[in-house]
Amino acid sequence: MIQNLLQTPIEYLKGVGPNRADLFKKELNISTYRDLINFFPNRYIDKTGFYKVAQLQQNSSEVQIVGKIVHLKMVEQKKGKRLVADFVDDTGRMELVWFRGHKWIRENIKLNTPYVIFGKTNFYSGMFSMPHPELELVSDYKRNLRVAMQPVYPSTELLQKKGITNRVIMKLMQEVLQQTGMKFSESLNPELLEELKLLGKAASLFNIHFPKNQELLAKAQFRLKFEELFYVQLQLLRRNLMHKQKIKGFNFDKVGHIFNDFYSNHLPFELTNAQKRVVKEIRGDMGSGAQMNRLLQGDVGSGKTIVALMSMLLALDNNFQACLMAPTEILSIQHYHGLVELCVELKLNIRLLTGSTKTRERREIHEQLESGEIHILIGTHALLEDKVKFKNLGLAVIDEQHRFGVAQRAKLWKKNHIPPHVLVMTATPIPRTLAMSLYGDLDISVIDELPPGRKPIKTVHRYDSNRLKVLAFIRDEIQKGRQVYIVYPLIQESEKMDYKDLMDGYESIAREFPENQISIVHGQMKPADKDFEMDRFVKGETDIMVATTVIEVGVNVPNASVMIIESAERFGLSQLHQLRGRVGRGAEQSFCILMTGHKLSNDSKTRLETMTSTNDGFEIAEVDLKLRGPGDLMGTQQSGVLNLKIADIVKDNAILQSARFYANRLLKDDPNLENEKNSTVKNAYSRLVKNKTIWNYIS
Ligand SMILES: Nc1ncnc2c1ncn2[C@@H]1O[C@H](COP(=O)(O)OP(=O)(O)OP(=O)(O)O)[C@@H](O)[C@H]1O
Repeated sequence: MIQNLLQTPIEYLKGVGPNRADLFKKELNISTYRDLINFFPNRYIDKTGFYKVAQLQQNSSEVQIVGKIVHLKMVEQKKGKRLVADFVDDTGRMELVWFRGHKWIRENIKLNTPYVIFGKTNFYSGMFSMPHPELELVSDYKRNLRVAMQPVYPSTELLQKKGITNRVIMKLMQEVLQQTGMKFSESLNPELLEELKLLGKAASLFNIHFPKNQELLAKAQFRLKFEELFYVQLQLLRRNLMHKQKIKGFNFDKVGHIFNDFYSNHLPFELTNAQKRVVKEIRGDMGSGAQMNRLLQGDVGSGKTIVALMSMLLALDNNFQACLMAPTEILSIQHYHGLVELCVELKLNIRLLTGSTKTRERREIHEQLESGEIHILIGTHALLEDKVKFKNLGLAVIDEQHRFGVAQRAKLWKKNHIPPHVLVMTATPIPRTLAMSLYGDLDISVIDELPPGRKPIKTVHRYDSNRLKVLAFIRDEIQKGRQVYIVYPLIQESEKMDYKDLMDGYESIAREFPENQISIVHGQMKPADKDFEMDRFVKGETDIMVATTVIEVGVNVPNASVMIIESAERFGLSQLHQLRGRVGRGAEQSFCILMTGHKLSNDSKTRLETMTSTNDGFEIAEVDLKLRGPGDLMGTQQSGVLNLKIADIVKDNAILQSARFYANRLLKDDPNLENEKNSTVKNAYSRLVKNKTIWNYIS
């Protein structure tokens, strides 16, 4: 019954009609009764008490007062006309002021009749006034359905203009709640409600709109946030579970001689405990019989490459091929050289395939891949081309997943009759909470430890006015034999200006350092030229690298020890951290200098302070998330998962953890939701899956 009622178009709700229904649809995406009930206030006004005029204070917020209007007059000033009413109660006098709508007020206001007024007060020339108060005759006030805490709904300018005020929405909400008789089905298991002492569904929905008091409001909010996060988690966890049940993977049950030989004889350093743990997790996955889909998070320089290599060796031990895909040519080449060097003694056939691989070589690679002669293929998107066919691809490692979409990941899968194991590596740490919500379908490994002996990078903030000292510092470092990066922002909207800044910067550096070799790399250069310049810097032929953010990810030049970031206030936190990660990769003390002008916004200041106070990528990611909100973080935009209506991933972290815990517990006990005692959750869950939105599950 109520199901049908909830699907009723709101056009049929008393007080709506086709025109308003259109507006609701366009402005708020509300089409049905259900949508309206799911439209939650974003704040509440506490109307539980009344003020007297004599009690008003200069910083009172919104207040409610009972009194009478004794006089109305128009006041004309240069700025325009305003209508002013003298309003009195038994303790004093104040003014009510209207700058618009004079005619209506004049015609409708009743003098010397008790009114309840509500609004914000101002204090000016010794007198309190209230602009555009809400007015209601005391007689009406008593008759109307009263709400102690008045909901305030998010609105738009157009809605306001068309007279759909907050009061109108409140009325409609009361109407729709009345019509449904508040007979909403419970959507969490009774056991869980009892265990967590959660407010029931119907009571929560009522109190989220019309809270009886603060306590009930808090309970309603908690319950609805919990529920929202619970179902997001349930969906992610279940998807993951089903994936494991359904998608068979190659079983790499052998740890063979290639892996063992490398581990015992050719590891260039001892693995950190974090690296060991992660290798073990990956081994476990690849030997489980299900396809691995794992995200490997590790801060810049934490040593992900060796983990990737060892995973690939496991594939080879089991007679499979492996590939590693990187987002840019420079990075692919770097990975290629790095891996070839690590595997020198292993006699493996490792090849590189990028957009600039010559046709002849390309053809040879294609052939050797199909015949199985190539063990490991490294490259860019070129790996995704249809012509690239493996004999038996067992593991695909993808570096820097932000640059590759899910669709591209899927393309790699299709290169086999059974999808290969997939290991996605990212150096952009994502706060755990967010990762949990975003990548519920991926398992997550974290390398949370840097290799020993690293000296933390010293980071300072310097104003442009101190440039001379900074230049002197650069000179000193170069004299010690180190190399220096100088990075300029490049933001699309002002590409031309940025380009000019970069070129000006290059010229002034060239003037300052006439004896030194300088490389320059930016996005408008041809890839071949870029690689040439980059290569000169990598080989140590140039001392200074002037660049835009193209060098952001992955470039490894251990001898570079100074990173200067120009206009640092224009970079986001994760970008600053990535850039800084380009230094501190060798044994020398490294430095990062953030250059800015004197004018800085509060957010910029926070970013700079964060950078100078910590080197920990996860800590930085948390601050970034707080500053920007999850919607803005790279890669999260497309993710419907974050379309949360009431919960907030950052603020409601604790509720998220708890929701995940209970969702996990439920699935462990009853993975297919077959158990009778979970029928409530099952119902809600199937509606959620069918309708693809979390909030369709009220019924
Ligand atoms: N356990 C270890 N002990 C000593 N050095 C290590 C260890 N693991 C890695 N390294 C070295 O640390 C440096 C960084 O490693 P790697 O390039 O794999 O980092 P990464 O995690 O890929 O970082 P980024 O994302 O910044 O490229 C390399 O020079 C590597 O040889």
